[in-house]
Amino acid sequence: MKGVLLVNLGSPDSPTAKDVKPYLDEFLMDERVIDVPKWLRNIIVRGIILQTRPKKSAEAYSKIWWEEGSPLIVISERFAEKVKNQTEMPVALGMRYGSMTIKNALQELKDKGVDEVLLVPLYPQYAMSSFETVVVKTMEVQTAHFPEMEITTLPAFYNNPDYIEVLSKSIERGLEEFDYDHILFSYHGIPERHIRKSDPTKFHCKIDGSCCQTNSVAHHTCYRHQCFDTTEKVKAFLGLPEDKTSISFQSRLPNDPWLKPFTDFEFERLAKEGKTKLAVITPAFVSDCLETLEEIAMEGKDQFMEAGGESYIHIPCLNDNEEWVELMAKWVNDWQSKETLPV
Ligand SMILES: C=CC1=C(C)c2cc3[nH]c(cc4nc(cc5[nH]c(cc1n2)c(C)c5CCC(=O)O)C(CCC(=O)O)=C4C)c(C)c3C=C
Ligand SMILES: [Fe+2]
Ligand SMILES: [Fe+2]
Repeated sequence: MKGVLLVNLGSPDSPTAKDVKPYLDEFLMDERVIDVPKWLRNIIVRGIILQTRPKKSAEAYSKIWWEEGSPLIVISERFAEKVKNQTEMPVALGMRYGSMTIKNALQELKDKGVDEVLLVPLYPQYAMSSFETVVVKTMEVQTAHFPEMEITTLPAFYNNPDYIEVLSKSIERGLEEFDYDHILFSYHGIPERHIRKSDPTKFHCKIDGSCCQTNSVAHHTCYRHQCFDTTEKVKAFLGLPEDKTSISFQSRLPNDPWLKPFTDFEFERLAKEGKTKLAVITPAFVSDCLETLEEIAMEGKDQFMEAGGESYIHIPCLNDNEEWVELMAKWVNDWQSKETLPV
C-alpha cells in the first residue's frame, strides 16, 4: 500500500536552553550542515557554539512560541492533517531533528500497512543542509529498520508552475492592504562552499546561471540559482517591476563566507536608498518558524525602522493555506494513481 511521509526541519521541545541544546547539537552535528571532519565539527559545535548559543536561541524561541508549541511543528501538523483529509493514503509527519523522528513516522506508516512511501521534504529549494539531509536520513532509517519499504522522493518544487501560482497568490493577498515601495525576497543563507559541493557541475556558482544548466540530476541548478528562479517566476507571475524587488540571504554563522547579500545589511541599504515601505517574503520556508517570525517579522522590522524605514510587513509563509494544501494533495494523489511526480 502507498503512503506519504512529510518531513520538515524540527524544533526543540520547549523554548528553554535545556531543550534547545540537544536539538542544536543534533542539528549542527549533521555532516551536511557543518560539513567539516567530525573532530573539527565536535570542537566547533560542542566546544564553541553550544557554549553560548542555546541560551540566546532559547530567548528567541520564547518570543515566538505558541501555547500549542513551536510554530513550525504546529503549522506542519495542521498542514499534514489537511492533506490527510484530501487523500485516501495514510500520511505521516516527521522532523529531521528533534523528538518527532522520521523513524517514528515511518513506523506509523508501516503499522497502517504502507510499503511504498512518497517522501516529501518540505523545502522548495534543494540544499545539502535541508533537502538532501532529509533524503539521506530517511534512506538510512529505511535501510536499518524498514528494508521492505520502497521510497520515492518528491523533487524540489522551487520552479513548479503550480507552486509559483500558489505562492504568488498568497503574496498578492499579503500585499493587498500594504502600500509598498519595495519587496525583499529573503531566503535562508548557506555557506558558499555548499553551493560548490552540491552544484551538479562542480563549478563555482556564477551569477549568469551558466554554472548549473544540466538536467542530469534531480536538482539541476544550485540552491542559489533555485532561489533566483523562484524569485524571477514570482515576479513574472505578479508582474512586479524590476526596481521594486531584490533578493537576499538571512541567518548565518560566523567565520565561513555565506551567500550574499545579507538580509540585515539589505534592510539598511534599502532604507538609506529611500525605500521606506518594505514588504518581506521568505520563500525558502513553507511554514513560519523562528527564522521568519523572530528574525524577519520582529528583528528585521526593528532593524529596518531604525535605519529610517517607515512601514514594514512580513508576508506569512504558505503554512496551511487551502491552495497549498490542495496542491500538495494533487501531487501526492497523482503519484498514487498515475505514478507521476511534479516537475
Ligand atoms: C530553508 C532551509 C534551511 C536551510 C538551507 C538551512 C541551513 C542552515 N541552518 C543553519 C543553522 C541554523 N538554522 C536554524 C533554524 C532554522 N533553519 C531552518 C531552515 C534551513 N536551514 C528553519 C526552518 C529553522 C527554524 C527552526 C524552528 O524551530 O523554527 C538554527 C536554530 C536557531 C538559531 O539558533 O538561530 C540554526 C543554528 C546552518 C548552519 C545551515 C547551513 C549550513
Ligand atoms: Fe537553518
Ligand atoms: Fe548556480
